[in-house]
Amino acid sequence: MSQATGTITPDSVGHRLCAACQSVGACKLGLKCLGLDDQGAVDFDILCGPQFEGGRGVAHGGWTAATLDEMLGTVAMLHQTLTVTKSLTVEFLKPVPIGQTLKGRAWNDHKQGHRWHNVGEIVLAATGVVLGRATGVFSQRNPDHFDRHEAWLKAELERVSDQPS
Ligand SMILES: CCCCCCCC/C=C\CCCCCCCC(=O)SCCNC(=O)CCNC(=O)[C@H](O)C(C)(C)COP(=O)(O)OP(=O)(O)OC[C@H]1O[C@@H](n2cnc3c(N)ncnc32)[C@H](O)[C@@H]1OP(=O)(O)O
Repeated sequence: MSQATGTITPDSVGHRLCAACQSVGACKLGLKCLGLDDQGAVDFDILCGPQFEGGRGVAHGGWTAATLDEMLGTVAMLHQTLTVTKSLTVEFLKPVPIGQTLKGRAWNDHKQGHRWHNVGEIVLAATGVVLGRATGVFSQRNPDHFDRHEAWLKAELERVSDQPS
């Protein structure tokens, strides 16, 4: 059930920007996808900007989780497959510094039916120490996933509005 992942043209390494970043032309989280390496893992250059500062000088945990979600979610995409996150488990191993060059790597550990079990890590580029790690299950979807969502949402909201108040 391999399929295209949308209408947006992928960049030279096969990565697509999420809907919210297409108008800017760059990932607002600060990721740059470098593509697949010779082991089938996806590499990233990453920088956490000051807009994501949580504690003094360090990233908000939501940035770390979102960044790992993006990294793990890119794995199937670079294999021409649309997946969405079913679950994500994040380990916040060390504070992530703002404005320091980081590296990311994500890969598929195994597949179980239509579910991709992916893994990824964020490291401090200067030393290679691992700052954050995630495992996640990504469910393969048909291209009509977002159309189905719109139809489901419409029906769901109509169901409530039909009820007498
Ligand atoms: C942002 C998406 C990226 C898309 C790519 C676009 C272009 C490029 C962009 C960017 C590149 C970088 C890469 C992005 C990385 C980020 C990844 C994310 O953060 S994804 C967002 C967070 N995750 C969700 O929103 C999932 C929400 N949950 C679900 O949709 C389901 O729970 C799901 C698919 C995870 C279930 O997985 P199951 O493996 O159990 O699949 P089954 O058994 O087929 O589905 C179970 C039930 O889920 C519902 N469901 C599934 N799809 C649905 C839909 N489209 N609308 C409504 N309900 C749906 C239905 O009730 C369905 O049952 P019935 O198929 O009806 O029998």
